[in-house]
Amino acid sequence: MDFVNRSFASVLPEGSSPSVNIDFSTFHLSPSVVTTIICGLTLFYWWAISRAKASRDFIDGNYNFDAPIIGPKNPVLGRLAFFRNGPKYIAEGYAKYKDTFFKVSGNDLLIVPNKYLQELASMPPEKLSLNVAIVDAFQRLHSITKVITDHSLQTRMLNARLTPRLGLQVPAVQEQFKKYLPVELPANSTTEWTSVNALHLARRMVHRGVATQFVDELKENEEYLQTAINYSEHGFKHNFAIRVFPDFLKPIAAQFSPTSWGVDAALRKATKMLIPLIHNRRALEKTPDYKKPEDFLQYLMDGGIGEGDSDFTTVQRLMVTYLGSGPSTIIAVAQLLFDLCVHGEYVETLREEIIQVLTEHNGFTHTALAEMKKLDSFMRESQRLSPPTLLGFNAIVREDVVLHDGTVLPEGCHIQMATYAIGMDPEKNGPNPEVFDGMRQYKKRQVKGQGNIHRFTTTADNNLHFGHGKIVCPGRFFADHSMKMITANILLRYHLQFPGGHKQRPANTSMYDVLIPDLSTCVEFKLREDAGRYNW
Ligand code: HEM
Repeated sequence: MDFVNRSFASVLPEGSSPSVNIDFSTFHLSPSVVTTIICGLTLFYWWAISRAKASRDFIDGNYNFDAPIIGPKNPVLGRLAFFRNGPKYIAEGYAKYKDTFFKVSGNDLLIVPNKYLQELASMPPEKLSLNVAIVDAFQRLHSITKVITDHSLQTRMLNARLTPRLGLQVPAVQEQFKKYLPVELPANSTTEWTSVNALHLARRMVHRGVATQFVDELKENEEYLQTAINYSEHGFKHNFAIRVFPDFLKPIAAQFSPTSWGVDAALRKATKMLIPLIHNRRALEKTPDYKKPEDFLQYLMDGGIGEGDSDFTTVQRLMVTYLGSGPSTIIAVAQLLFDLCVHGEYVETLREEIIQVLTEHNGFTHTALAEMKKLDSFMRESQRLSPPTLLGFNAIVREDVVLHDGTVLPEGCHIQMATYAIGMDPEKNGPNPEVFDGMRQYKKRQVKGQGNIHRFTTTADNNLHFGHGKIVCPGRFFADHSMKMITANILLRYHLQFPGGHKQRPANTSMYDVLIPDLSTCVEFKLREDAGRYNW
């Protein structure tokens, strides 16, 4: 027991001694205490499991569909192996079975061939649901999953209110970017390089843009920015942390995971900041000449009236949307910065286009962003080669689905498609798919009649990184705006390179099918001599 006392002592100030000395060698538990502890743990376990089952669909349909499993077949070993080597198993499955079905992560995921895309993409959520898959991914984290249902208000408001009005937001977002880019990217010298962590820069800029469009009053509030970052990053990690556990342990693991405490704490903090603000807006609505803010919070407040939403539910809906808008866009911006460093030969071409378009449109506008076709193509190539996930088109089959050739996907199947492998398949994306061709899509858009397809936001059977049809990201136009504005502002004002000018892209790490860019990679920036010339 010596080491117990030593470890107590090690946290005390030097020279002091522990005031309580516990002699563990004489520490005995009576049989009645042991029985009480076992009963307590059993009751707690029963409560945790039944609580979860009462509120979630149980997903086990893949066991009823016969397809080869790539990797270990045992559920726990399969999941662990997929956690460590996801890219390897997906590549192997696609190489062997791209036109049929295969499973990865034991029986967890059924990978469906691309030939069924169109019929699956048009199915209603009552048959094939993205939301049930998302709820499953956040395993029993009710502060997140409570407001995620098919036809969720937040998704409808993204589609119906925020996306059509994205153009209205552009000047306000640009004002923030112009003001804060020099703060987040303090490279003031035209001769010396300044090194900045790429992911940190991406995180700060993405969240500034999101906050401007989500809650006007808090767009410059540092505490709010940090709360939104904490919420989305704990939520993102929670998904990974819980996935590896055997199903029967997930409810307990989820209750005790620091990631779920992090989400709950951030939600409590956001609630404190947002509820008074919502009350204030409602009071102002009663005054004459009040003009409601054009932001996502307002859309959720207005839409929530018909849903009978409480103010707290409105806050939950707002915060849950950060899970979509935060991590994937941050990762995409970091990957873009890396690609600009590796493929520096595109920088001047992209910059020329940006300057030409902004000159024509007198600054940043919705149309100007749509006209940045070379940047659009570069972004899509960056996403094709470094997507956030190697799988997509994530959905749960809610009632038996009979496919055109008679194949039946049983109720409860969890399906995905091998989106990265599809993007890298020469049959789908043309020759040399492994080569980064920043103008690949731009060239395709020059073909008569194809000017409006092959865009970053256009999903197709060879471009599934935002999903497709009804299984699709409603925030992709928002992401398109954010990414173009951040990149354009950086290219207008700074030179960039990897430290020392090397051209080696840092290797991504993977967890399951998720690709994470190297968190520590820095990019060096230097102020351009002509940075002051363009005042948009
Ligand atoms: C580059 C950035 C982004 C990527 C790669 C991305 C990707 C995706 C994907 C793949 C899905 C699910 C569809 C599937 O599994 O195939 C999805 C869903 C979703 N995304 Fe995004 N997304 C991005 C940015 C955003 C932004 C900026 C927002 C919000 C402003 C957003 C909001 C959502 C929401 C709410 C869902 C769930 C849709 C539903 O409930 O029906 N995403 N996203």
